[in-house]
Amino acid sequence: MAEGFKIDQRHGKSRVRVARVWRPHSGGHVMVEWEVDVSLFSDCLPSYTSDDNSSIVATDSMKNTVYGKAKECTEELTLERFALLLARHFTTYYPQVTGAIVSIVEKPWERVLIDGKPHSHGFKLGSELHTTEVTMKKCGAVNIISGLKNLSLLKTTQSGFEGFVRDKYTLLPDTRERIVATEVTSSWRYKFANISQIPPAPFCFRQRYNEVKKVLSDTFFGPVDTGVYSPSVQNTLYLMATAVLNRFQEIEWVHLRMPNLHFLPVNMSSKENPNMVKFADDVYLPTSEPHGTIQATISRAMSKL
Ligand SMILES: O=c1[nH]c(=O)c2[nH]c(=O)[nH]c2[nH]1
Repeated sequence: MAEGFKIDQRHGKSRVRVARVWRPHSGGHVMVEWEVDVSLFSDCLPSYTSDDNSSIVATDSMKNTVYGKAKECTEELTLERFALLLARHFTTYYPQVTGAIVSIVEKPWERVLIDGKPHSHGFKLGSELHTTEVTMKKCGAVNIISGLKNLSLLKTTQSGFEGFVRDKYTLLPDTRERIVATEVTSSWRYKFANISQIPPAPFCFRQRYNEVKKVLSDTFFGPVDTGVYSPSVQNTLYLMATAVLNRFQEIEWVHLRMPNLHFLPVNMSSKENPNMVKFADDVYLPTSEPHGTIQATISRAMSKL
């Protein structure tokens, strides 16, 4: 590299917002809203070291490509497949582009039900976000990570925390009865390492996303009547992630980040009224900060041959 320096670089367009509506002749409209980030690894070093921009793919063109490709997608597709399609385009269309990272966040528009019947063209906003990050090299090597954000879960019982380190700074009492609440952020890697390995339909990334979300929340809650006791957020996180890995062989690892959103017992008293509010697992002060943050990536252990 010139002048004894080394440079690692990529450039792209962030937060490209696009909505796509499909209007099939039979049945209701289908719509998605995506926020797309594109970042390209490309051979354009002269643009950093001189005034030569001749090999730069303009980020404006990247943005336009998102809209152009959305238009070309005449059939409904998932955000993972749209990210793959964009990454494939950028890495094959431009000789100087050696790799691409395409990240997409989908806004949770859900079809409205009126008196139990799905509306043909009405949508309302849900809460969890479906995410993906596709990294692709020119040779077709891929890394497909999908995920979710904003999955808020809470249990009013069947949670405790005891037996932890006690020292001169410890005030927290042991408990076997508390509220546990969290807002799960998760990502998971699919094992497909090359575009040639990505299964065609009926494999559906959206269906897998919904199934992973269900396994995560079912494991958090346990059976409907009895629930399942959580001795710590750490243990619950581990059981959630391993349930996903046990169920879906094409998932290599699962990352979970789970804030512990504390619900503090309320006790209030005065000299005149010593028992104004005496906590009996009933009145809590919900808090958002500070909060615990428990996170881990769980992957399959290499088998010992
Ligand atoms: O489930 C928990 N894990 C912790 O690490 C922790 N730390 C804490 O203060 N409360 C909790 N709860």
